[in-house]
Amino acid sequence: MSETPEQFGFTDADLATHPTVYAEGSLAGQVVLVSGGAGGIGRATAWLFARMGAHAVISGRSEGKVADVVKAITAKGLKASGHTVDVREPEGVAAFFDTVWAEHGRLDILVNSAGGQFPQAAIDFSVKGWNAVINTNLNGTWFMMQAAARKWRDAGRPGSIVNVVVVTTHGLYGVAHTIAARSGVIGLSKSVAVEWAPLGIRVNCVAPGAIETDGWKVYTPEARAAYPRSNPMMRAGDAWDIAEACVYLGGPTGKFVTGELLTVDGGGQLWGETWTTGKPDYFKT
Ligand SMILES: CCCCCCCCC/C=C/C(=O)SCCNC(=O)CCNC(=O)[C@H](O)C(C)(C)COP(=O)(O)OP(=O)(O)OC[C@H]1O[C@@H](n2cnc3c(N)ncnc32)[C@H](O)[C@@H]1OP(=O)(O)O
Ligand SMILES: NC(=O)C1=CN([C@@H]2O[C@H](COP(=O)(O)OP(=O)(O)OC[C@H]3O[C@@H](n4cnc5c(N)ncnc54)[C@H](OP(=O)(O)O)[C@@H]3O)[C@@H](O)[C@H]2O)C=CC1
Repeated sequence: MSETPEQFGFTDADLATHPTVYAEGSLAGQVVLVSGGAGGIGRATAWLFARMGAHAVISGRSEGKVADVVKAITAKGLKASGHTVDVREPEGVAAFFDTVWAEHGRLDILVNSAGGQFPQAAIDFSVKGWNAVINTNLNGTWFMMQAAARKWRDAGRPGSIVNVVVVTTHGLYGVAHTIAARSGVIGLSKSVAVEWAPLGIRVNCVAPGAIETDGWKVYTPEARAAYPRSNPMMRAGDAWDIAEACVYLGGPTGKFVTGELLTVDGGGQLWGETWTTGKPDYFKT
């Protein structure tokens, strides 16, 4: 893993060879869609699925970032393709699923890793800022989930959804908007896990703790420096930890798991605290 001011977490070269417990080629013939697939967690997840033999459909807002990942994966002889889709646009999302089904005739797994937020004291949130985070993380994830489920229902085929959220069981201070949005996604996932069971659709969530990715750039160096000490393992996790969790829940290993939330945070929900905006003097002893 490398860390420079420009790059946090894994490079594509790392992801091409990082060891995994999963069998390479074991998902041959399957199609997996990873939103945010050019970001840190989504990219690792797309690489892992591709190495397992699936075709990874990668989406994101930045055409260049998506194209770079697709190029790196396909250069290794693995299957991947890319699309530019803003998850906040329901018509664009629906059209995207039409395209995926037209191109592949199937979709097996959807991983929603598109998301993000900015650190700010909640009392200072603007309406626009609040809406940006809710639209991206709650509405966007929902548009993707619903579009996927409609296609599976219409095709009479089973499917599996994994939503990447955040740990909401205790405060993650300075990002209250995202806690609100992700709590919504977790509740929504549990509800539709039951509603969509008759359709053969499983729905699960993965809650990462501090995972070193480029997403960390939005936080100050001081806030970032504290993340590795926010859990009893006293270190950050990596995107591969989350990728393997997504594969476990999304793939055949998770075939009897639905409506579940898998927390991958080094025990951070039991010990430790995360201040994304710096710890106020009030709480320092
Ligand atoms: C417990 C376990 C331990 C866990 C320990 C975990 C520690 C880390 C916690 C989580 C880490 C991660 O998730 S890291 C990985 C996620 N990646 C990111 O978060 C990347 C950055 N975030 C984003 O890009 C977000 O998706 C988001 C901000 C919503 C993007 O939305 P948009 O594209 O619409 O963005 P913009 O147009 O730039 O901004 C829209 C408005 O949002 C507001 N806004 C945006 N940035 C702002 C900022 N820095 N400060 C104030 N306000 C801001 C403004 O009102 C903007 O409008 P104007 O005023 O008109 O400009
Ligand atoms: N890293 C961490 O410590 C943690 C991360 N998470 C969550 O995990 C998920 C993945 O994070 P991570 O990989 O670290 O972050 P990144 O910022 O590296 O990746 C997030 C990706 O989401 C995409 N994205 C954001 N908004 C939209 C949108 N409206 N439409 C489509 N794509 C969008 C971005 O693509 P583009 O740049 O092209 O817009 C980006 O590539 C996020 O939801 C994040 O909040 C949760 C807890 C901790």
